[in-house]
Amino acid sequence: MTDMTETAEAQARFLSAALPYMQRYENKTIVVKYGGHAMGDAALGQAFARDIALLKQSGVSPIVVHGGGPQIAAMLKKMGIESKFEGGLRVTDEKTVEIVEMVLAGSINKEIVALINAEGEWAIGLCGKDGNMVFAEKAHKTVVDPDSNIERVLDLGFVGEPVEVDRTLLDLLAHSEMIPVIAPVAPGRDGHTYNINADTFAGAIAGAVRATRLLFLTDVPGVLDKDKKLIDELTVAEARSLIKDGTISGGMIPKVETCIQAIERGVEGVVILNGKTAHAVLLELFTEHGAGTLIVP
Ligand SMILES: Nc1ncnc2c1ncn2[C@@H]1O[C@H](COP(=O)(O)OP(=O)(O)O)[C@@H](O)[C@H]1O
Ligand SMILES: CC(=O)N[C@@H](CCC(=O)OP(=O)(O)O)C(=O)O
Repeated sequence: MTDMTETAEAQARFLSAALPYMQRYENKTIVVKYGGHAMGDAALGQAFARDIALLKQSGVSPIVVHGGGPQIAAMLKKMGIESKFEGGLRVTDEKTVEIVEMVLAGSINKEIVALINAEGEWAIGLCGKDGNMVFAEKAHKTVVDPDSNIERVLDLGFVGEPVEVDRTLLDLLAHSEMIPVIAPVAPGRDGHTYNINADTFAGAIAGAVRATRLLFLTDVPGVLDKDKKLIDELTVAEARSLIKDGTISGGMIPKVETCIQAIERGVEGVVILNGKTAHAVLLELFTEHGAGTLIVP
């Protein structure tokens, strides 16, 4: 696709068509989860930052929650540590959590902040620790062994679930020039630092601020049906039955479950869309047909 902000003429055309949609989201909070896989490409990263800047300039309050799974894996490899996953979550020992925090709340967070700032906006990099925003508890996940059908409790080390979200800092920022960019790392009341799956973290943030939209940028166009065709819209009940009949599988299961949870916490609509398409965020919010799968109550 051509870059719609590339030329002044294309930009003006896009803005005039987008105006009614911009008004719909004025003063509303939109949480965007930016995954590690979507970050690899420099041009896509710049297009993403431009979209976030444009949301803020159109009166929306965007909040970015980012991941960084592949970047953590690369740093662990450099340090001679193997990445291990169970049930889709990184097994995180004491050494690993230090690196996770360094990569997520350090380099990746500041890279995204710098990209948005380069678009003329004021981004501020945070993690769950800042302003006592998020407190986590050790995650207690179980998996069912497909052969024996026996349920097994996983010990994932310092992997956390967000259990308390305080929106005070986010409310302050929503009324300021600042765009929060948040890494999914949070403290526990036990004094430890926890590594939280970025989708889960974004769902918790969106629920706490009662976001109008939560967007998940992933590597597929959205939720696909049995014939691999994009489903434009799904209710929570329809999404549940697609998980049950196996149409939704693998990594898409926890993602859709997070969407359902966010809706149950008061988010109006959650969208799963392709982060590998330039300007996916603008296409979703500011065009008639949107870009991915919208999940609604
Ligand atoms: N029905 C479905 N529609 C779309 N993707 C699906 C579906 N079922 C399983 N998937 C898989 O889910 C993946 C997205 O989940 P995941 O890899 O965890 O995303 P991310 O790394 O962006 O968080 C897709 O790449 C696809 O392989
Ligand atoms: C517990 C857990 O698995 N945490 C993730 C956090 C980053 C993440 O979720 O990044 P993506 O969105 O890019 O996958 C991890 O360590 O990889």
